[in-house]
Amino acid sequence: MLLEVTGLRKSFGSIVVADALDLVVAPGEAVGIIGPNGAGKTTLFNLIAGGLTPTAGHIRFDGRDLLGVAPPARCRAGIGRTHQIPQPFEKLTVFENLLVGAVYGRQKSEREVAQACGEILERLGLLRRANALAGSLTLLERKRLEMARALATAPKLLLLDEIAGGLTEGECGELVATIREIRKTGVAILWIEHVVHALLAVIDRLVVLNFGRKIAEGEPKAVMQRPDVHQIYIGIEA
Ligand SMILES: Nc1ncnc2c1ncn2[C@@H]1O[C@H](COP(=O)(O)OP(=O)(O)OP(=O)(O)O)[C@@H](O)[C@H]1O
Repeated sequence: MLLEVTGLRKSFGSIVVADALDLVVAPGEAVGIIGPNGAGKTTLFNLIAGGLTPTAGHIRFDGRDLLGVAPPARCRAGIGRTHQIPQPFEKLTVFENLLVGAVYGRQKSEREVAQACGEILERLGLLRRANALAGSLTLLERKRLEMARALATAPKLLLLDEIAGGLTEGECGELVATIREIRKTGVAILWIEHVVHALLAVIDRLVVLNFGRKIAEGEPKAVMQRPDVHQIYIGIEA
């Protein structure tokens, strides 16, 4: 397994946001995560990427226990992530944003990573915006840049946090096509998303979180049809 999360627990005082969580992702696999607001989805990403330390449990990545491993080392080990609200360097160009990610994540010189950055921009449909300031991009372009920056670090696992939120139906379809292309390159994907139809177009397996616990897991369409999952999803787009 590429990622193995076992018995993960995180509490903030008396609030438990991850509870006895087990989760695996195989190399090249695409796994979706859904759950109501506050279910602990982003917290799980923060625990995997290293921004938060678990109260208990283990996270192994690519054969290595991540306990005590700082976020930069996790990035270099192959964990790339996007944030729910895109966080580019607004005053750098699109290309410069990628260079920062690539130099930082791959530990190589700008010259060595420049070609790879160009290729990623092309794959993500951003090449013609390469010299635009990141701060001038549309929402869809910012989401694309967020993914491109993560890919620039050469991840084995890409964590996508609500990348489809706020887009029009057409834009969402374009983004799904791009994520499918990324999959074909062999990168494993763990994707948190409220826009369930976008998720279902890409993933192999679906995990449902509620109050920090995993309440369902399996073949995506079968999981969505479970009455308990339906119950939780009343009021959330499905
Ligand atoms: N640093 C913190 N201190 C205290 N409570 C926190 C902290 N970080 C997150 N929480 C709480 O943990 C719970 C889970 O938050 P989290 O952001 O992981 O949920 P989520 O499932 O990603 O929700 P959403 O779909 O709204 O993004 C929430 O109740 C949140 O208020």
